[in-house]
Amino acid sequence: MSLISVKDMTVSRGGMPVLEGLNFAVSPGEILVLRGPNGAGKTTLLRTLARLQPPYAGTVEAAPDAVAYAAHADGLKATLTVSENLAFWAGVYGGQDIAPALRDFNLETLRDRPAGNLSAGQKRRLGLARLMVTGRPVWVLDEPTVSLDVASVELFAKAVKGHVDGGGAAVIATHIHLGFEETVFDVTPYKARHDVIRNDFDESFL
Ligand SMILES: Nc1ncnc2c1ncn2[C@@H]1O[C@H](COP(=O)(O)OP(=O)(O)OP(=O)(O)O)[C@@H](O)[C@H]1O
Repeated sequence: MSLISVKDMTVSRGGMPVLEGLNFAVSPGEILVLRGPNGAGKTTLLRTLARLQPPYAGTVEAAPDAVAYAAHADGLKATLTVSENLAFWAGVYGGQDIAPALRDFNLETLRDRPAGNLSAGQKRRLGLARLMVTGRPVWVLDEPTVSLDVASVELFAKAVKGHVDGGGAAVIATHIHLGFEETVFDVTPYKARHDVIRNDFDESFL
């Protein structure tokens, strides 16, 4: 039984199909890594999986509230401390313990620091720690390692591994190798034909 699956799905940006003919499922314990060049449509696909936008065609199936999404923006409250931010999100998602998230993302010594005063990498660690307090099974992550140093990338990889070993799953767009066992899904061949037609269009006829 998969945690999230897509069938014959087309995803769009600004009303224009970007990727089409998508069929895949992600099961408990699985990490799906999206690859593809800049602009290929990875963010668009992730946003659709997270239900921030509807599919252009086809379906995405997941249990209600299955997905926790972490995008480029970390979504932190600048005036709240690190632990207050985590407690806030824990409250929103149903009261998970924040201690494991503080520990696993090396945030214990920063717990009383306002989030606005953190470095870029520290903010990113906090943004990712937030995933742990959601209690949601499917982590959908867009370039999660941006701003992270080598040690923090390792912390992150360990947290993802712990999450999927506990029966969760993850879909991650990343250009770097994270060092865990993963299923790689290259979106390049799924580029919507619509775009090809547009790119071939001879503008001299305009
Ligand atoms: N608001 C918009 N309206 C129309 N097209 C858009 C809009 N925003 C982005 N696009 C286009 O949609 C396509 C897919 O973008 P997307 O951000 O999903 O790619 P990506 O694979 O995540 O790229 P990257 O690796 O650079 O993050 C790109 O060609 C982009 O230029």
